[in-house]
Amino acid sequence: MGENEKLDDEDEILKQIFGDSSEDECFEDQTVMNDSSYEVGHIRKWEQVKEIKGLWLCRIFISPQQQSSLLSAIRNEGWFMDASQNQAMRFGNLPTWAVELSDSVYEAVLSSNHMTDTLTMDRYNGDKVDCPLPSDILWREPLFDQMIANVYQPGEGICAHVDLMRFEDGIAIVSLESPCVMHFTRVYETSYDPSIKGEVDLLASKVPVYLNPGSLVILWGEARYLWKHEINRKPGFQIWEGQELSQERRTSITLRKLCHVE
Ligand SMILES: O=C(O)CCC(=O)C(=O)O
Ligand SMILES: [Fe+2]
Repeated sequence: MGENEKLDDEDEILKQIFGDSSEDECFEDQTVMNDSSYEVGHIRKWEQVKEIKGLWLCRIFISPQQQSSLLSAIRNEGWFMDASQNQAMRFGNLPTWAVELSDSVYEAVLSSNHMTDTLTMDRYNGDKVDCPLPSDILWREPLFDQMIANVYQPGEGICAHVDLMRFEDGIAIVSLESPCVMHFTRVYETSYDPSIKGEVDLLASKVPVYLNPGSLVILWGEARYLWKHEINRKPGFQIWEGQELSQERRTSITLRKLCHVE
């Protein structure tokens, strides 16, 4: 990455903190929020993606200030000095900022309106009901012990996949910088139909989910195991509300828990 590009990024972060009339639309969800909206104990607004069980979104998860300090913390790790580096993984002891992020995920889930119902229901019949994260996952120790930071340049994304089975259920993804559309498709979406000598789509639906900077998405249950997720940032694929999103650099932080090996 060139020095000029870095300076541009710094300008971008400053604009996001202090505002710039031409950039206001990037944070339109957040301009109505005040700082207390992000504080511990504040009830978070969660959206459930209705087509996919276990897919939950907290759009207003971290403030623009927190986003820029997270980006600085990532930059200070020195993982992405070289332009060829676009991914860093940590296992076990996570950096302090990632532990804090994990704590914020915990707080945000706990503070959701849905949790009260879940706790009662969990006690009632042990069933997993609709909530951002079921209590058996939320209360495990630690909640997350593995982290991946991904940096995507414009046009770069991630192919459709289900996260590896070596990770437990309950995956959190925090988005920074450029917004993007993540698409979800069912794992078993095609089957061979001899009458037409080819594969037919059974449930070919692709569910687009808009990930704004500062958002948190949680995948558990069906969303984690029965749906693939992908981000295709090639021209023509990042369409949201009829508009092609402009492609900037995007950074994401994924938090997971490794399966315990006996
Ligand atoms: O970058 C993202 O938002 C998703 C990353 C992801 O799906 C993964 O690392 O498994
Ligand atoms: Fe993934």
